[in-house]
Amino acid sequence: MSIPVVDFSAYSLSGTDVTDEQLQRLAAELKRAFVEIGFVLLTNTGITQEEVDRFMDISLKFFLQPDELKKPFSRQTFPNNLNHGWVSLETEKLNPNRPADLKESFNTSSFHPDIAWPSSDGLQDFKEIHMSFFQRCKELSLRVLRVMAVSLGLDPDVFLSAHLLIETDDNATTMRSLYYPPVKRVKENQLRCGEHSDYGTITLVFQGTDGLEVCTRAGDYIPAAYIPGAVLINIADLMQRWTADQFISVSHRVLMPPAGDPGTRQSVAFFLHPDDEVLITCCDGSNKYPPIKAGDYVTQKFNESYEKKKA
Ligand SMILES: O=C(O)CCC(=O)C(=O)O
Ligand SMILES: [Fe+2]
Repeated sequence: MSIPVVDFSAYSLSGTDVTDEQLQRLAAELKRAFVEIGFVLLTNTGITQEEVDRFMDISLKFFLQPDELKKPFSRQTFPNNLNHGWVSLETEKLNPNRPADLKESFNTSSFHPDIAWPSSDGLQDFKEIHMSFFQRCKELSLRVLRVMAVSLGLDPDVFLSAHLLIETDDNATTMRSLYYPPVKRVKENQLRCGEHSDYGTITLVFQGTDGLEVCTRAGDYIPAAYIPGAVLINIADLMQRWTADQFISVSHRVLMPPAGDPGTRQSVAFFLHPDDEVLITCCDGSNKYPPIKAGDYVTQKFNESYEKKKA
């Protein structure tokens, strides 16, 4: 079993109008992938490998600085958006039953004027590159939401209309740049990224190298191959609830290389979330899950993955 590859050129960000027939074909292909495995690899989306490389290059410059220079940009520093900012190594625990993940990250969740952005030597373009890559990911995500609604025979705007406040502090959508450093020492059972499912509607993932593994319905982890220029898209928890389990939000992880391995890894995850106040109710009327406010669900999940460190 492998992750299906779907050619998105008919609805690419750089394309012109999509025909109804093309939309229906894409809808059928995405539906099959999201029902069977919860992940798909999209090619020809309009987001180019050059754009991804430009983003990863400036991110790496930020991560390779000493911690002292990164601290002023830490997550929980900005009162208007507590999720925005830098997360240091071994802080987040995506699988609460393991030691904290051996990774650091930078969350872009807010464009509020009070946010301070890195701007020192070499990082002058950090804000602009982050803002423009965020926009590209947002545009692609919204197209995918439309195709998903069509695939379920719903109003094409049903999911889109719950994502009107992206970029504001009333919507949890976050673009996360990830850096996995060379592995020096490893704690027992520690991973680069522990087993977890994502929390929002869908996630876009751009890998810089192989490494991500995805759990199939049969319970085996299979590699999500790195295909330059392709975008990996997965269903997240709120979309599984919304679709009453038609689309599945599955566990994924990044394993730990052996201690002493000098290899590093970079990736970018764009976590799309509905507006905080949106009530997620099963779209088939089944009531399989009780309605939940999108913002409440994500707050509960953050509390689990950023549990207070013991003194
Ligand atoms: O590094 C990756 O490829 C994926 C990371 C991930 O799954 C996440 O941060 O939710
Ligand atoms: Fe994830």
